[in-house]
Amino acid sequence: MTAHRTPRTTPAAASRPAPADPWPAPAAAGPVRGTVRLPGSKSLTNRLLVLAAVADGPCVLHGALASRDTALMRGALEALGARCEDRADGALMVTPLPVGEPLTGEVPVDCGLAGTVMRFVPALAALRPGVVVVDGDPGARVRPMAPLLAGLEQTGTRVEHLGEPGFLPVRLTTGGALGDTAAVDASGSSQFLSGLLLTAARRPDGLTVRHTGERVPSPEHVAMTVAFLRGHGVRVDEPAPGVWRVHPGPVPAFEAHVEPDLSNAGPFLAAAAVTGGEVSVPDWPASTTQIGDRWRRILPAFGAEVTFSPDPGDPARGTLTVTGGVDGGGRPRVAGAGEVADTAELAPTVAALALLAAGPTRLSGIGHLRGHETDRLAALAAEAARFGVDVAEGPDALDFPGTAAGGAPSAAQAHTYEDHRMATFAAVVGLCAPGTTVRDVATTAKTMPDFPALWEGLVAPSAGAADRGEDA
Ligand SMILES: O=C(O)C1=C[C@@H](OP(=O)(O)O)[C@@H](O)[C@H](O)C1
Ligand SMILES: C=C(OP(=O)(O)O)C(=O)O
Repeated sequence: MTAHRTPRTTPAAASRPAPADPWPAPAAAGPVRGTVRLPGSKSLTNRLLVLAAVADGPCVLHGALASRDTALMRGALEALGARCEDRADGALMVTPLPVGEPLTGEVPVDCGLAGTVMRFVPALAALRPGVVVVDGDPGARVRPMAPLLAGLEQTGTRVEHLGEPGFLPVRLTTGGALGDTAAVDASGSSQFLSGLLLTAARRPDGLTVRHTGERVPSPEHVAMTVAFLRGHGVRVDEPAPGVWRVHPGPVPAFEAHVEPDLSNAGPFLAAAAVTGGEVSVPDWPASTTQIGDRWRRILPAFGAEVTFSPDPGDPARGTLTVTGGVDGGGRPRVAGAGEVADTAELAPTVAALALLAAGPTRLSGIGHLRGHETDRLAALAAEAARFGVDVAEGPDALDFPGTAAGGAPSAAQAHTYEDHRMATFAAVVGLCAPGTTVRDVATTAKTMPDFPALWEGLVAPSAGAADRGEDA
């Protein structure tokens, strides 16, 4: 069977001109200053879509992200019998699929390169007796799946490996009784746990999931899943560390507002940090389950100042502002951060900061990023070398020498490996390496189709407008 490919644009993004390829990454002419309003969170949007598909009535999502990953999730849900409609007011309405009713024919699900689709949809598919074939981009066929597939097999799904065992593509057949216990090793991805837990309330007996391996990476994302389920009326217990019990029951229909994507806020906030500028992101939740809230702690380690001003009318959110550090002469100064551990999907942006920092930085606890959109440790080390900086790659860490010892990055044509976060990594470095170009910046459509325009609008407002043929 051949890998299929969905378009990388959403309908809205398709109406905008494609970015140049290679894309000239704007260099900072001075301190970057401005406010950027970010689209909705990928992790929250795709969780909401999945939960809506098993709710007991139509659900409404406000501020949902429209990107390749969410389009793929919508496609998967529709293939399984849900309906997703864009309302005239911009909200997204999801009509749930008929849990328990048999599917007709063999249903194809295209995951693209979306971890949330490849790891969340299979357990959802098990709720309709039938046959589902799950595949994705060539890059998805090397992302780990085995523990999730094992968990599905333990709970009543027959798994046929159509390619290399433990990877996509797979044919899943469900029809018999659905089991209520799974033991999985989630040390390769937190998404194995989230995928099993998200729709477990609709299994006749719920589901108990036990993690059998070492550390779960990105534990914030499991906590997000658990808090999210509880917030939507699903009972989840944690009887012991590494064990979750989802009780059976209905998922009440809901109307939800999606928070902005705080992980994708990273590159914009980093732009302030590396240029001695000041960047604000409005609608920042005062309290959130998103890992991107960690920018509040990470950026100060690089010498930036972070402030949060609650909205006077709504203390549940506010504006986060990052002010970059400067030296005695007013020039940008990024401090080496020492060790920064377990940054998960934030790591590529942290790597850009580390490449531009004066002193050394070690990114540790990121071994599982080898199974992300690309092997991010290898990609970051290779791209740092292209920028002229020697970064030491260990099994689960990267060591950045700092510009004082290893030199400042110089212009390069950056490769992006179909990885949105490698593209934004290169854009941040490009601010300080004039002449940098980025191959396939359009890969940012995975989670932020507007990235090139948002970036140009913030860091080079008039140049961006000129490139787009607008009046500056
Ligand atoms: O559940 C989620 O929404 C995610 C979990 C994390 O996956 P890993 O645990 O595989 O890192 C994260 O990196 C990914 O971007 C999104
Ligand atoms: C790892 C990521 O994505 P995915 O959801 O595809 O795993 C990411 O966005 O950094």
